Amino acid sequence: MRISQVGEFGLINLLNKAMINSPTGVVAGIGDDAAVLKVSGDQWQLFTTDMLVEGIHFRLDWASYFDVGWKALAVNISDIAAMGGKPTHGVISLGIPAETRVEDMEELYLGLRAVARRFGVNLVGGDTVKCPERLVINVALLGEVAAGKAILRSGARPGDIIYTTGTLGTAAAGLHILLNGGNYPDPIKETVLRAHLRPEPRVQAGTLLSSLPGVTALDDNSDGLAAELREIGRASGVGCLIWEKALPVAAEVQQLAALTGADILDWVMNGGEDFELVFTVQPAYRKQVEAALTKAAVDFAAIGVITSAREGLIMERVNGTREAMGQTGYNHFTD
Ligand SMILES: Nc1ncnc2c1ncn2[C@@H]1O[C@H](COP(=O)(O)OP(=O)(O)O)[C@@H](O)[C@H]1O
Ligand SMILES: Cc1ncc(C[n+]2csc(CCOP(=O)(O)OP(=O)(O)O)c2C)c(N)n1
Ligand SMILES: [Mg+2]
Repeated sequence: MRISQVGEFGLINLLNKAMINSPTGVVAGIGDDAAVLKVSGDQWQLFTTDMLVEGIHFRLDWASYFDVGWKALAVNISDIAAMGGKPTHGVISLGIPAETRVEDMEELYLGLRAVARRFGVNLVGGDTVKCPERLVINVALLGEVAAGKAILRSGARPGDIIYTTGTLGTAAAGLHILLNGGNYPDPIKETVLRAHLRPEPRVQAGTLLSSLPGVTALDDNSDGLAAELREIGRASGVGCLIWEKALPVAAEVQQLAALTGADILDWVMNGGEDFELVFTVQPAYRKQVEAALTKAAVDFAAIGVITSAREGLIMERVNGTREAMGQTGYNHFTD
């Protein structure tokens, strides 16, 4: 069988067998944004890794080495934020084509250090190997969260309200410009390219959510809203109803879509790499959570409601009709 027949997530499911040999230390293993491990009575450790591959996650003709370093650490920090945790220590592994310039690798480390400084992460090791043709960068990152306070993908229940931080589809709009070229007003280019090249992990929002009551599930949006809702749906055994008219889209993204004729909904649902947090809240705590987010100046929007698993993923369109959500986000091997 070829990997393209099972896709990224089918492959992970097939490989996920007999992985845990000392279960007492593992609160949550494969299946969430980061593993949750018991290290002491009052702190849990979070552990995650994500890899960037030249040609798949970035192109060096449109991203600087600084951008690549920035993104490599930022996407990992986002997975820690998506558990409600704070990032602590990272290791960096590089696969480098032999002809790469030393100065370029130094620039990549300026990008890594800039994100590390911003989020108080220590870079404590790594590995360096030769890699034919393409630059590969992998980060493994530890984080911490108070015991019992990690927010998994599995806690959503019917009736919970679905939220996202920030706006959606911005990074995909940036990728659209990079892939297709074209001349657009500077404010549009700046917003969408920054979202694609220099994502900002939502650590402040994640740690705040983990301190609040009634937050039942949390995920970061790396593969597109449809994919993340599918993951929450599968982990929690629920379905989702999303209100199209409530989806937050930046004005610059709306302008770009109008200029290019691109489908905003496709960017939002399937584009990915927004690294916003998608989360669910019990209705009884809705006011309290919204007030806390507003007080902390975290921008958010209520975008739908959790339903039962048999209803699946449904979108209520602006015209009031309801449709099953079609594509389900980014998948290595099938995209
Ligand atoms: N090769 C692998 N072996 C074991 N676990 C994996 C592998 N690839 C991914 N996973 C796990 O599968 C889950 C889904 O992965 P992924 O979609 O990459 O998560 P994320 O979007 O949070 O980075 C995660 O819990 C991850 O740790
Ligand atoms: C050159 C290039 N082409 C396409 C993309 C779009 N893209 C690549 S990977 C990806 C999804 C996120 O990456 P993944 O490795 O699945 O991250 P994870 O979900 O593990 O955090 C997207 C939208 C890109 N960033 N760069
Ligand atoms: Mg991953």
